[in-house]
Amino acid sequence: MPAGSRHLEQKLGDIAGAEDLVDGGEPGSALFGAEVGSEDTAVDAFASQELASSARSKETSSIISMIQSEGDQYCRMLVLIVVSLVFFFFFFFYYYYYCGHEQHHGNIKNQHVPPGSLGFPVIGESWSFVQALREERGSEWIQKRVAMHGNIFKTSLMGCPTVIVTGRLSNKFVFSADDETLSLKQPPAVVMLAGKYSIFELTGPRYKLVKSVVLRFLKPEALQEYIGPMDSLVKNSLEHILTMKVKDSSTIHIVPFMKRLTFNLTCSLLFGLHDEPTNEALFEDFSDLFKGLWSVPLNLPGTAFRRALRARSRIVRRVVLIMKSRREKISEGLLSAKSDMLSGLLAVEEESTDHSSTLSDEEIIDTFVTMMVASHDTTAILLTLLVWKLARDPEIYQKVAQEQTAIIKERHEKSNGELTWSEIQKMKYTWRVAQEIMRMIPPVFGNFRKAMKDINFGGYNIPKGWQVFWEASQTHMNNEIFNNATVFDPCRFENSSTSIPTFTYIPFGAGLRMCSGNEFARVEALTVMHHMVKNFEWSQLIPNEPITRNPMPYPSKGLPIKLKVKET
Ligand code: HEM
Repeated sequence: MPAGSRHLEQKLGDIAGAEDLVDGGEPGSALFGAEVGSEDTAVDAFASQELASSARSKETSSIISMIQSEGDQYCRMLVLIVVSLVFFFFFFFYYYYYCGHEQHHGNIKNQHVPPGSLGFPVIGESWSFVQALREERGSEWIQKRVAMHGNIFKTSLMGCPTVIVTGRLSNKFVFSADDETLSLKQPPAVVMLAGKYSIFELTGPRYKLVKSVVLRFLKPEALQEYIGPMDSLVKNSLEHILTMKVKDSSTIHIVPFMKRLTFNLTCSLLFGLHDEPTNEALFEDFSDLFKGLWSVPLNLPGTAFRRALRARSRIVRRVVLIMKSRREKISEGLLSAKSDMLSGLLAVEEESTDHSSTLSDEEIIDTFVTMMVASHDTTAILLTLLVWKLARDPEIYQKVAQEQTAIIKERHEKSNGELTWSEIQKMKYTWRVAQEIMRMIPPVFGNFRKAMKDINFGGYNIPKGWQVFWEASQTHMNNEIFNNATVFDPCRFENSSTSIPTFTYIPFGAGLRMCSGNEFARVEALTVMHHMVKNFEWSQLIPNEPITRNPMPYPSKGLPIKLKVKET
C-alpha cells in the first residue's frame, strides 16, 4: 500500500475539519452574523406584535415603520463599524507582524532607502495603484513616479513598504537574485488559496523537487505528445460553437469561452482528468477561487474571499478522492509516473529512497491548485487578446490567415489532416503577433519579491522584510529598447534573440523563476488560433470595449463577438 494512502482517511478528516471552519465560520464571523441576525429578528418580532394589537391605528403603524427604519439604520451602522474594525485590525496586524516587525530587525534601519512616498498609514498607495490597474493605467501610475524619483522608488502596497524597480538593470537584479536574497512572495490571499506549499512559496530542495516533476510534463518532448489530443479537444470545442451558436446566428463571449477551453486543456492534458462532470465542478470552483485571489483576505459572510475559501475546500476534497483512485491505479500498474503530472507527483514517493524526496499530500494538492491557477487564466487572456486584436486589425488578421492557410495547404497526407509539431514551429508570424500583444499588454503586470536580508541596489538600501515589485511595462514600452514602442509591430520579434536585449522583454519573467509553462502556453495559443482562423472571421460587437485589469487584463464586457463561418 503506498505511503500516501495510509494517511488518506486522516487527510479526509483534516480536510473536513477545514470545511467546518469555513462553513461554520470562525468565532469572529459567527458572532458577527448572530448579532446582526438577532437585531433584525428583535425588530421584526416587535413590529409584528404591535401590528397585531393595533392593526387599525395609523399612528401606531407610522411609529412601527419609524422603529423599523431606525432598526435598519442601527443594523447598517453596526455592520459598518464591525467591518471597519475588522479591516483596521487586519491591516494593523498584517503591517506590524508581516512587514514592520522585520523592518526593525534589519541592520540598515531605513537609512538611504529609495525616494518616494509611503502614502497613507497602513493603506499606503494600494488604493490608487489598484484603481490605476483597473483602468489599465498601471503603467502610467508607475511612469509618473519614475519621472519624479527615477527607476527605483519606494511606495507602500498591501500594507507593506515596497520598492518598485523598473528598467533593464532592475529586471536583471530581480531575476538573477537567489531565494536567500529576494524570495518570491505572493499576496496573503494567494498564499491562503493556492496553499502554503504552492510552488510560488517553496524554496530550496522542496522547490527543486516539485519543479523537477512539473518540468517533466512541460518540456518539448512532452509537449509533442500533447499536440494530437490538444488538436481534437480544440476542434471539438469549436464544433460546439458551430452547432450551438453560429447556426442560431447568435454571438459568443470570448472571455468565458477561452477560460473554459484552457481549463479543459489543462485538466485533460496535464492532469489526465477526462471526466466531464468532475471537470465542470472543478471549473466552477476554480472560478470562485480565482475571484478571491486578489481580494482582501477577510473571511466574512458575503465576501469573495470567503467564497474562494469554500471553493478551495471543495477542490481539496475532490482532489483527495482523485489522488486515492490514482494511487490505486498506479499500484495496479494501470498508470505510471509518466502518465500525467498528478500521477508524476504521486509517484515521487514510490521512486524515492528517503523521506527528503517524498511529497506530502498537502504539497501535491497545493501544486495541483497552483498549476491550475497559473496555467489557465494567463493563457485564456493571451487568446482573448489575440481574438480582440484580430477583430480590430484586418491587416493582421489577413497575415495570420495567410500563414495558417499555407500550413494547411502544405499538410502532408500522412498527418490525417491533424495538426503536427512541425506545423506549430512554422506558425512564426502568428506567434510574433502574440509576442507583440504581450509586450504592449503583458498578462502579468509584475510581481512581488521579499527582501530576505538588507540589500544595496542602485545606490539605495532596501531593508530586510520590505517588498520588491518588478514590472514589465517600463521596459516593454521603452523607445530606446523597442523602436516606436507604441506602434503594434510583430516584425520586431523577427530576430528577437539578437535584437532584443536580455531582461527587457519579460512577459514570462526570467531567470530561475521564469514561467515553467511558457512553451505549453505557446503551443496552446497557436493550436487554438489555427482553428479559429481556419474556420471563422469575426467582428467585435462593442467596438470600444475597454480593457480592465483585475489584475489580469480583460475586455471589460467579456469580448462579445459575431462569428462568420468561412466558406471552405
Ligand atoms: C500566456 C500565458 C502565461 C503567462 C503570461 C505567464 C506568466 C508568468 C510569469 C510572469 C511568471 C513569473 C512570475 C515571477 O517571476 O514573479 C510565471 C511563473 C510560472 N508560470 Fe506562467 N504564465 C503563463 C502560462 C503558464 C502555463 C500554461 C503554466 C503551466 C502549464 C504556467 C506555470 C507557471 C509556473 C509553475 C510558474 C512558477 C515558476 C517558478 O516559480 O519556478 N504558466 N508565469
